[in-house]
Amino acid sequence: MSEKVSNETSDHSMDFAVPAGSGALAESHDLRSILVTSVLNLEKLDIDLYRGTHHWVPRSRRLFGGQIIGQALVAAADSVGENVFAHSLHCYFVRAGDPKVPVLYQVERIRDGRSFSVRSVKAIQHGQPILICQVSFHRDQPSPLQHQFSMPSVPPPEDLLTVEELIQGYLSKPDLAEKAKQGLTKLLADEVPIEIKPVNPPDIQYRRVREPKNLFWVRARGHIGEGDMKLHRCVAAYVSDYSFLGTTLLSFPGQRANFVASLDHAMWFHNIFRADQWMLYETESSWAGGSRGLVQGRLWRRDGVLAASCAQEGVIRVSTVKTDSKL
Ligand SMILES: CC(C)(COP(=O)(O)OP(=O)(O)OC[C@H]1O[C@@H](n2cnc3c(N)ncnc32)[C@H](O)[C@@H]1OP(=O)(O)O)[C@@H](O)C(=O)NCCC(=O)NCCSC(=O)CCCC(=O)O
Repeated sequence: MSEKVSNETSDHSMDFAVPAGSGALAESHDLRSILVTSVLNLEKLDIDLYRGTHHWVPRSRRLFGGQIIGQALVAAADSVGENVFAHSLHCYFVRAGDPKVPVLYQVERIRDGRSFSVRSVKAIQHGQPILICQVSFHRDQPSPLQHQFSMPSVPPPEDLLTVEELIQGYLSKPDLAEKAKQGLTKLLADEVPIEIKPVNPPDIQYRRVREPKNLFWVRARGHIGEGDMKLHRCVAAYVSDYSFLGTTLLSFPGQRANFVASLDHAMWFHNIFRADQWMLYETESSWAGGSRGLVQGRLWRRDGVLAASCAQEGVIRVSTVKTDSKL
């Protein structure tokens, strides 16, 4: 596993579906990422059978989809050779994950070809699947055929505020409604193992209708290093589900999301990258209707190389809220 690289659904917690690690996580910034020491560090129970535990659980009290995908990818990647990397995965979330019990991951070796290997992973709780996931791996092959979109031009992460700083700024506003203060304080206490710097922070006081497009810098909290480049894809799988579906809601600031859950998730990995270094996540929702929304995303290395593409459909049930209050 080594290759070097140079380089809940409450109303508007979704537009701020961003981590706000305080306390222990913020202090452990320079230590090894909790994602690799805990969340993605599966216990091997038998051949192709693993057990994963939880770290951060969203307020919906169902397991975070990114955690399940990341763990499924760890399990699948353990069954392929050193220089074989995941190039795509396709998952369905078929049941809500229960945060009270661990998740079992059962890997089926579907085929090992000369260039490609395919694995099927079932995530199981209480004897039933919560996620079904197909992962395809590819041995690195050179090709003269190459192209990619260009990375959007945005300020570098050094020029932007972290979510914690943004929230502190909102909290210091004297006219902030009590309900908003409580919501933001809860967000600050969340221990999400990801750091985020929004390019266009949400205007929480005067929610404006925005295009269903978002841009933010993101990286795993803590150090991962170059030792295991496969692990960076698993971390990216975790990260890619965060604040993704919320893109759909940006155009509907007057709607309270009563029920939001991702139905499926797909990813394509294009180039090697470090998930503990800042990457730009560009997300957009091309469609919403029938209580569902579709989102597409691109993860860019900061040197402009397209690292991964993602797509997800989710169920989104909303109700209209009064917008005359401050939050
Ligand atoms: C998607 C579902 C819920 C589908 O199952 P289902 O039995 O068909 O469920 P359902 O009928 O849709 O009911 C679910 C819920 O929706 C309610 N409902 C149903 N129809 C309506 C309606 N017309 N109006 C208003 N409410 C309705 C039902 O009463 C259910 O509510 P309940 O759960 O009983 O409180 C299920 O397969 C499931 O739970 N899959 C797992 C989804 C998941 O856990 N995904 C990963 C986590 S979500 C995530 O990580 C996104 C992060 C967001 C972010 O940070 O950006």
